[in-house]
Amino acid sequence: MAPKSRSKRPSLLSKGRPPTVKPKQAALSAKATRNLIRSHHQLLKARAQAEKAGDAAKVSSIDAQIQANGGLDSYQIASKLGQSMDRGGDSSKLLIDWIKPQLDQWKPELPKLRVLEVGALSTKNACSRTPSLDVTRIDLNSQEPGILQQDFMERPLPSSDEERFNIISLSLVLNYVPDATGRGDMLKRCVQFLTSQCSISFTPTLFFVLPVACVDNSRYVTEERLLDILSSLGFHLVQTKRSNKLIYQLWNYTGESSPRSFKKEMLNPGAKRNNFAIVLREG
Ligand SMILES: C[S@@+](CC[C@H](N)C(=O)[O-])C[C@H]1O[C@@H](n2cnc3c(N)ncnc32)[C@H](O)[C@@H]1O
Repeated sequence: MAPKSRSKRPSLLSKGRPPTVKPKQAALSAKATRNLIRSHHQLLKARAQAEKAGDAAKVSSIDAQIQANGGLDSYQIASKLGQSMDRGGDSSKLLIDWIKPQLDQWKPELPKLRVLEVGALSTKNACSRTPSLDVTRIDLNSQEPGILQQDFMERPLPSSDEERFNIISLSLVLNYVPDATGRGDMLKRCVQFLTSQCSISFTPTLFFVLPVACVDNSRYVTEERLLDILSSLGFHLVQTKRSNKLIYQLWNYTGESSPRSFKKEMLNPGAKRNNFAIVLREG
């Protein structure tokens, strides 16, 4: 018996898109990625609070939850995916665009500029592909041989300019730090790792990237507050850019600091706002 011929009636548009178009899969993955990142951040915050309260049982139960979610490894994979899917890709491209006019002074016979990339997930980003830059990459959990497994907060303080850097990159790292004082300490620590000693005319530079929600929707941080905090440490804002999700900033370290403390202070009350905060301790 001859096989029944299938009717090839075109399906109605009202029945949905043809199966070759699969936006649903991608959208789901993007959502799952965001959820994983969010949940990792929330668990880290809860862990920091439990540790502060001396609640060892809660700390180990949160550690178990973090591991059950795949730990820092899964978070890092999600971060990489999240960037390629909907976060505008490699943020270091923008850093290179911003400093290109200065880098153009560099010639191959000159020593390279030293970059410290904190929270490095790749050895192949725009920074690493720039011939004038010598990049030291560190991360709490190294994903590749060219990334040193190291906590920036425990990296030994430099004893000479040879151990300092012309550029420090903190791309999506400050928001990873689970407590407000830790964030302030991280910014203060950057100052100690910067140097103006350079083979070309170049002002020590800090590049950082934060989710926009950290400055637009926080009860305790605004762009103005960020400016006040970094200015007090001796930084001067030279570039800023926003995408839908991220804020990118380039700061020059002028050394003209006016040290002061910043507490966790309610600046933007609102039930739907977040608690991202930066506390700066004097001294
Ligand atoms: C969201 S990922 C960002 C990675 C990359 N910089 C980017 O923009 O795509 C944050 C990374 O910062 C790392 N990190 C957080 N605190 C750190 C610290 N104190 N020292 C070194 N790495 C840190 C985490 O391990 C994580 O891999």
